[in-house]
Amino acid sequence: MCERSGAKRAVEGTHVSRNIDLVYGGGSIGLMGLVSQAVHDGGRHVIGVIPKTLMPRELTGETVGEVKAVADMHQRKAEMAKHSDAFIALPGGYGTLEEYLK
Ligand SMILES: C/C(=C\CNc1ncnc2c1ncn2[C@@H]1O[C@H](COP(=O)(O)O)[C@@H](O)[C@H]1O)CO
Repeated sequence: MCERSGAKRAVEGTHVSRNIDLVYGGGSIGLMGLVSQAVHDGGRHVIGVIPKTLMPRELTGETVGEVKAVADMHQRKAEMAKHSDAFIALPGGYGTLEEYLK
């Protein structure tokens, strides 16, 4: 199973089957886009929190759910924490690691 279909199955098995909503980084590309689409398609509420500077790079086409544009990464993390009960990190690079450790 590839990383993308594995991540999609994982969120379907957690968020959708257990009625858990999603708060995420707001992008529509890569794993962020795949996961948010899968949770949204499964009928759960999706909130994406994205800094305005990242919007041109990480948002393409139609967005899913509620999009909250924030000023910077500090505000993104604070806003995500405000709306969340728990965090999971999917495979990524240094950006993912930095955000997870915060
Ligand atoms: C804002 C600009 C450059 C700075 N780029 C980023 N700054 C902070 N966070 C970023 C940037 N690009 C992507 N991200 C976030 O990191 C996560 C993914 O990183 P990974 O290394 O691929 O794991 C994800 O949350 C991104 O939103 C110039 O415009």
